[in-house]
Amino acid sequence: MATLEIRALSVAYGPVRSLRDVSLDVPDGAITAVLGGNGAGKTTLLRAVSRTLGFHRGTGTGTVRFDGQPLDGLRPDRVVAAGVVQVPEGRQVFARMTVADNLRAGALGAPGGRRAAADALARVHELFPVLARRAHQSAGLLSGGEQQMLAMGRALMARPRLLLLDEPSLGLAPLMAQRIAETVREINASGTSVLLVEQNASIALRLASTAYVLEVGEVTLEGPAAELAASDEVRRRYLGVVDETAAEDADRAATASVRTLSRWSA
Ligand SMILES: Nc1ncnc2c1ncn2[C@@H]1O[C@H](COP(=O)(O)OP(=O)(O)OP(=O)(O)O)[C@@H](O)[C@H]1O
Repeated sequence: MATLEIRALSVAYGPVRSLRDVSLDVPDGAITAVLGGNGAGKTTLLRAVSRTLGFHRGTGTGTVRFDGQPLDGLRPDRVVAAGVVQVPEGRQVFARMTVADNLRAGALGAPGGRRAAADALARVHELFPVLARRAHQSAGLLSGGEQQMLAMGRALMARPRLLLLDEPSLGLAPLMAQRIAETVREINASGTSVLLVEQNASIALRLASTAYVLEVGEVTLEGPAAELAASDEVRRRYLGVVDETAAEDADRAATASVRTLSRWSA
């Protein structure tokens, strides 16, 4: 069964139409990826799920269901309480607050009492030991990668059943991006479903079981991540792979026509 079901979702910011008729599933326990370039509508998709479009003057039509229950009409805090938590793009940690206070803020409004928050904190520290070591420092002093860890840790404090991740690898050095990817896999392995939007297709396709390609607000390709990773279109446009077979075919065709010509002229 799909944990998250998005059907016929269209979103506009005033006159700007950002999503058109998007349907997408996140199966229970899976990582689903959404690929797309700048402005494709990836962040808008996550805002529609977390019910935060209103903060950006966006309006939407269509349905979003989580575990069969419609999220439409819920306030963003009720969406968090239902188990759906977004990690925003660009980290957006509270820079002047300590790491510990950032994490505490993540537990506000989450189900369960103090005991649950203490368990969540222990889990976050286990996943990201640096957040325990730097608990009393201002979040603004952390490196970009550590801030991404904090943003993810803060989201995990609400003990989500579905994590919405907005470009977690953006602006990070490859090694750090890889570490973040491994942690996403670990979080998923302990039972949290993930909707991951990424420009970094190579990371996203390695993590996800299913992927969608979003272009100018519309889903143009979808399927098993392995199939998308093998598709010429995705390799050329999102993985930066030059299609060598096509180049070889063109070479062969050119050579063949030269051969034919030389036979004619002989
Ligand atoms: N608050 C807003 N007001 C007006 N237009 C917006 C707003 N937010 C996004 N848009 C527009 O909606 C479209 C989709 O933007 P969105 O941020 O969802 O794309 P994205 O795929 O996440 O891109 P990026 O990777 O650059 O963040 C773009 O054309 C963008 O300019």
